[in-house]
Amino acid sequence: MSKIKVGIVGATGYTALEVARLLTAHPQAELVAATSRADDGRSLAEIHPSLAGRCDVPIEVLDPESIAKKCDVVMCCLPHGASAETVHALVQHDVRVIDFSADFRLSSLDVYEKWYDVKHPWPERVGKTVYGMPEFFAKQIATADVVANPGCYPTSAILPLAPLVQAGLIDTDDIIIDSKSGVSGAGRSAKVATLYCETNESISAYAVGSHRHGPEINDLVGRISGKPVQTLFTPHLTPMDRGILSTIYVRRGQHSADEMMQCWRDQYASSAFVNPVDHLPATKHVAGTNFVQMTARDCGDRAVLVCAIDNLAKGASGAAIQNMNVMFGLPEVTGLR
Ligand SMILES: NC(=O)C1=CN([C@@H]2O[C@H](COP(=O)(O)OP(=O)(O)OC[C@H]3O[C@@H](n4cnc5c(N)ncnc54)[C@H](OP(=O)(O)O)[C@@H]3O)[C@@H](O)[C@H]2O)C=CC1
Ligand SMILES: CC(=O)N[C@@H](CCC(=O)OP(=O)(O)O)C(=O)O
Repeated sequence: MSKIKVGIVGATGYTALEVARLLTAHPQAELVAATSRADDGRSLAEIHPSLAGRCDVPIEVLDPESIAKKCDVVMCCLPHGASAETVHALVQHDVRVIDFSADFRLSSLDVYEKWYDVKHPWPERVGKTVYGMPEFFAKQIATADVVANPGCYPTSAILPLAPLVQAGLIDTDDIIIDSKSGVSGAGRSAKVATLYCETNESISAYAVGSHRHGPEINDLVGRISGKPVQTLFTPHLTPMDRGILSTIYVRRGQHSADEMMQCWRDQYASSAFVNPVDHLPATKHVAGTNFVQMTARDCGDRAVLVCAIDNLAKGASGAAIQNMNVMFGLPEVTGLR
């Protein structure tokens, strides 16, 4: 089989770098094109020096038709709002797309437009695009033209919660998700909140009660389990480069953390990346990998679930490579172990 030809759009960002890094180790895929608004003659390795000697793809300005001709799949690493238009143009030129933004993740256009405060440029595709979590949607991903790659925080909440809700082991209306992210989760563009002096030696909550990943978590846990859920989600910025730790407080009724662990072991028995573990997971245990570690503990009438992922790997680019593998009929783990 010839190698899968991959293009990246939005090449100067962090998720783009992580895709390029992962592709250098992928035996059956190669990066053939990278586009950026920055038309300054630099190669990808000049933009991201850690790629020096490993990836000399030149940067070009995005022309959907020309990228589509060169590629079998395009990783669209753009911010929400800007992404949907590009995804639409690419699909019209018959290339498959993995969209890193939130533009096609939600079921409802109204919910999207309320939480993202933008008019959707391709509204008819909202609610009709597969969510890129192969643990639940591998069959649809395999034939998809567009895959909506999951959000980083939602990945760390949906994977532990959905099986427990589906199995009826926890209350659906009292779920508290307390998540901490490394600073790369905010992207590479300059913002005051992510300056060194703002983040170093400090941890802070943000978007309390108003983060757009709340509705994504509720939507997906509901879709997977078949039961509506209400969660309270609070994100925190922590002084790490990468990683997400989500601590989730649920009401367990008569059920125990041991039953929850068994539920996960059954659900993820054939999953290559999701690992229920006995220890308390830490972001360091999964850093730079596509693995997910989760555990559960009884605490009075609640259980506390702890889940660790790498925001740039299973939370973004690793998941995208996993999705690409599924789309092209390769084992999910190809290039990711
Ligand atoms: N960082 C993370 O951990 C995660 C990110 N995501 C999502 O992945 C996508 C990319 O994230 P990330 O790489 O971190 O973001 P970055 O900010 O690091 O990079 C995004 C890139 O998109 C391009 N871009 C920015 N604004 C616009 C615009 N208005 N129109 C067109 N292009 C634009 C720029 O590339 P250029 O200048 O080269 O054109 C920019 O470097 C986002 O949708 C993000 O929400 C999802 C999960 C986790
Ligand atoms: C630390 C930090 O700032 N994280 C980002 C989430 C990154 C992500 O996954 O966002 P998308 O849903 O847009 O893809 C945030 O809270 O906005």
